[in-house]
Amino acid sequence: MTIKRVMVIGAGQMGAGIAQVAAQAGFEVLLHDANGTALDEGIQRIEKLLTRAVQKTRITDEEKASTLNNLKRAKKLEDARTCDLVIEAIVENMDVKSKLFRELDEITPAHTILATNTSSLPITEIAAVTNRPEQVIGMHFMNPVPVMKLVEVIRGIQTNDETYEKISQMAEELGKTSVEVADFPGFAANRILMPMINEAIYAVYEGVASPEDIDTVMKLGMNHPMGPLQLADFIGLDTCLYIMEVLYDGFADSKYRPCPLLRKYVKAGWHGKKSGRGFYVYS
Ligand SMILES: CC(=O)CC(=O)SCCNC(=O)CCNC(=O)[C@H](O)C(C)(C)COP(=O)(O)OP(=O)(O)OC[C@H]1O[C@@H](n2cnc3c(N)ncnc32)[C@H](O)[C@@H]1OP(=O)(O)O
Ligand SMILES: NC(=O)C1=CN([C@@H]2O[C@H](COP(=O)(O)OP(=O)(O)OC[C@H]3O[C@@H](n4cnc5c(N)ncnc54)[C@H](OP(=O)(O)O)[C@@H]3O)[C@@H](O)[C@H]2O)C=CC1
Repeated sequence: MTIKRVMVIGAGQMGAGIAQVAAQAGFEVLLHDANGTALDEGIQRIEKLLTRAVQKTRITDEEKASTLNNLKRAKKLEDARTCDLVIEAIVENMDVKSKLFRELDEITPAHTILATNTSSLPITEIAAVTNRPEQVIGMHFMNPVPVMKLVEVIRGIQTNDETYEKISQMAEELGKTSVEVADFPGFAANRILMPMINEAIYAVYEGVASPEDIDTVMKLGMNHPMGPLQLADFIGLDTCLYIMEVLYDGFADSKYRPCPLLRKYVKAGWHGKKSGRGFYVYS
């Protein structure tokens, strides 16, 4: 069966972005979040980005209208029963994701593919809580989703070829380039990116330089569009810590130990841009 109707779960920065690009590409999209306010805010963010795209003549008024027409709020998770694909983009926590996948396995029809946007958690383990592990797959978008061209497609040990083909084809239909990645902690993107961010946090912790100066080093010295600390704030420090913990546990190698300063900031509720404070303060 071809994929026509998609539920995206989690209307945070990633889920809203995924819903937007899928609706823009012509898929019927249901956006769900357990938190009604987060759902409203996610839809408002999409409307704002589409309005800006019209102002910049990137899209027409008609394209904006048809995108919004393709996008619906789903108040209940049970609405997933009408979908061919579910893309999960909730908190990076195995217990919470496993519970959701168990529920989705009950709710959705047999043909539905269950994809996760997890940054680092094992796809094989998420798939194992369902009765359809061959139809569970990682579809890892990059932030901000409407801008970044990459999707890592991660096969769990039991993911079948048909599921892989459908998801990599869908990534192309969303205007992305997909890369097949094996199911190892952090996959490829975060295995490489997160230790750099963690090292930048160690550099602050050890007094090597200020956050601003470390970011300047990487922006002007290495031509990165954002410095690592600005990027950590943008990703979310809670998400960065979850990913480092997955790498540390998954490889049992001390080189992945999360910096104590990262732990301290997350404990303080300094989750970066989305919470108003991280390495920088946001008004
Ligand atoms: C953690 C994981 O699991 C994996 C990850 O995602 S890791 C994170 C990967 N992402 C990155 O590394 C991002 C690095 N940063 C960048 O590439 C750039 O700074 C950026 C694209 C975010 C912003 O680019 P910029 O040139 O500094 O700013 P700006 O000119 O305002 O934006 C460029 C375009 O991006 C769009 N944009 C910026 N932020 C956006 C957002 N949060 N959502 C949607 N669109 C956004 C802007 O609207 C603008 O589009 P137009 O050209 O159509 O106007
Ligand atoms: N941030 C990034 O740069 C990237 C993140 N990812 C991954 O994407 C996922 C989401 O990250 P991100 O968008 O940043 O996170 P956010 O915190 O921005 O959004 C997550 C949303 O999911 C909601 N939520 C939490 N639990 C549930 C649930 N059980 N059912 C429905 N909704 C729920 C949250 O509500 P509430 O706030 O009430 O908890 C929140 O609105 C994570 O797995 C992350 O690792 C992947 C690529 C990049």
